[in-house]
Amino acid sequence: MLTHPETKYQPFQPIHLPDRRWPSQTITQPPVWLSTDLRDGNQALIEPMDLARKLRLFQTLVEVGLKEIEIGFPAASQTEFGFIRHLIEQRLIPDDVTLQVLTPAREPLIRRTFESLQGAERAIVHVYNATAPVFRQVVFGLDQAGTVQLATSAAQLIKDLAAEQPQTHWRFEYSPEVFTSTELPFARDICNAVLDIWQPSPDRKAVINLPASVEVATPNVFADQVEWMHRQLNWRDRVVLSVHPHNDRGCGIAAAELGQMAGADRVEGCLFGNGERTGNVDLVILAMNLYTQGIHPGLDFSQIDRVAQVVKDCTQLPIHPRHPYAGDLVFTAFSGSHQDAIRKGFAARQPEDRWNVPYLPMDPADVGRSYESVVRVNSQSGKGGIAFLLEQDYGVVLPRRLQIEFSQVVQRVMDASGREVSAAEIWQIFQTEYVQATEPLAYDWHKTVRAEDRAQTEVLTAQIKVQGQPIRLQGQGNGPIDAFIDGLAGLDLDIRIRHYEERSLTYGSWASAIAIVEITSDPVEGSLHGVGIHENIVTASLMAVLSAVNRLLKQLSPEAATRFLKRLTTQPLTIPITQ
Ligand SMILES: CC(=O)SCCNC(=O)CCNC(=O)[C@H](O)C(C)(C)COP(=O)(O)OP(=O)(O)OC[C@H]1O[C@@H](n2cnc3c(N)ncnc32)[C@H](O)[C@@H]1OP(=O)(O)O
Ligand SMILES: CC(C)C(=O)C(=O)O
Ligand SMILES: [Mg+2]
Repeated sequence: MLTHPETKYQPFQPIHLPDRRWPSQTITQPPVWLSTDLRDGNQALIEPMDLARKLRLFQTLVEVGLKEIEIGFPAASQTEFGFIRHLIEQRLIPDDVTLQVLTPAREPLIRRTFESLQGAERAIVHVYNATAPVFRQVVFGLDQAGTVQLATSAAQLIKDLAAEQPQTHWRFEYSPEVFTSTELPFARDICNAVLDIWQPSPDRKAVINLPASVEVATPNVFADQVEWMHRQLNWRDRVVLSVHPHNDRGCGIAAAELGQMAGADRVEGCLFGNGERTGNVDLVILAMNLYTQGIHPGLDFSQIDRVAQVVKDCTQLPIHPRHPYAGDLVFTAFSGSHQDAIRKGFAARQPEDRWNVPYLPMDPADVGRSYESVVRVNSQSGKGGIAFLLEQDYGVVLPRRLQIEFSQVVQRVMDASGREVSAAEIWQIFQTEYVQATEPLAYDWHKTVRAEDRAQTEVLTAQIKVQGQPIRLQGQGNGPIDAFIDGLAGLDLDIRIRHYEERSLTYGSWASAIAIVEITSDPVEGSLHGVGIHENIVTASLMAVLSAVNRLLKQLSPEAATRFLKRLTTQPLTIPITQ
């Protein structure tokens, strides 16, 4: 048994390219996109797609805006062959879309491939053979010359067969498979040999595709390899230089992006990174990465969930909830400090501003997501997240000290259940804790009048219920709340209003007012809030005061609370009713 299994592996040797230019390049435009979902994606599935699933995915790729689509490997099976025939015979290929098909460098398979394409208006025939040393030695038993011979005879056959079907606008693509492990001079020579046969022209460019069939090194090494080919290839102005990264080391995206900086014009990949082993490079991430740099990718993912659903149905593979841009959780913050920053970011945002919301690299609305799941509350959350949900879903803006107080209430509920609480549950907790705090004191009715001879003074008469029993209060002050507090003086709790605010509240079919009071009182430390909701703002305020007092009484011992209530019920009216 090896004690150091890592000694089995050889490090990848760096590329000698001291004057490399790609590190100072910037991507300023989208590449030509090629979807190989229906070929490389399909060949990697436990159960390859049938005709119906292939058709559905093809239509989605067209809707997304892909103009070059590798639809299969026609020589592989009757299903593959039949799908291509179906697209051609049923005229399902839009005028601006070009089909691409893959064939190995084997004569019968190339012939079968051309058979499948009869009647196509446009097509790219993509031929490949492996060029890396281990493949030459172990898989094919060919030396370099033999490997070139395999590629060039296939290239010639393709050219000849294309000439027999001149009604089709043909283009050709060659892939030195496992380019990443191929000696660069050999990769260049075999590509040049194929190009010499094809003789590409400016209006019929050939595609030279550099596959990271297996990703073997860091993405900067791949960029060096691409730049080396970009600078060394013959026919460069008649070649579309393409990259085809796989994701074995998890660097497929980086490889594709650095590959473009290194000179690649085109990228082959699959939606959501489906494909052999760890997948092909993810076209959705690449496109959205451009989008968030202010570059339109030329692909439309404005309804990303719909596209994701089609891909999931067709491939029967899930998409991870943390998948960039598309995962269910990628626009969601659970943690308190993230939620706080997001809430402040939304509040500071003006409609004409560039997107600049903390922790959200893009506007979820741009991929068809709502803001509903941006903040979700669990035991990792803080006041900011709770306040955000109440603001967003119920239009209730809590003052800062109430946010702090209420978050402790919600935290207690979450600690007890250990699970996430929804906005609706938070609203229910808020109502239970504040709006429905109507015991032992409940509002019944009130009326106010101006005091005779004292223009600034209001006299308020109110009926409240104390543990269900109606009693009358009367008080005066410079407003109804002041007068109500005066009327509650019989409680002997020394209640003072520290803060008061009122807002209109429009939620669902309600059109009412919400009043929030913060009171202090000698028997308790700090302050306490109360909330009232009613269509009449004065009534809402008096309810808010009673809510706060009820919450205060709950903090006292039952004996003390009973003692204070008794004082209230035995107080006589202090000011006669004048009206
Ligand atoms: C990196 C990639 O994704 S490449 C694309 C791979 N995709 C697929 O293979 C999916 C479709 N493939 C198939 O359905 C089948 O493999 C077929 C129909 C193409 C061929 O099937 P078979 O004739 O049974 O051959 P098999 O699959 O075993 O292929 C291996 C043979 O092809 C040869 N071969 C493999 N690749 C190539 C190539 N690019 N060019 C020429 N020959 C090749 C191998 O050397 C081997 O030859 P040998 O039998 O003389 O040793
Ligand atoms: C056929 C080629 C392009 C391929 O899929 C690969 O090398 O990964
Ligand atoms: Mg591949």
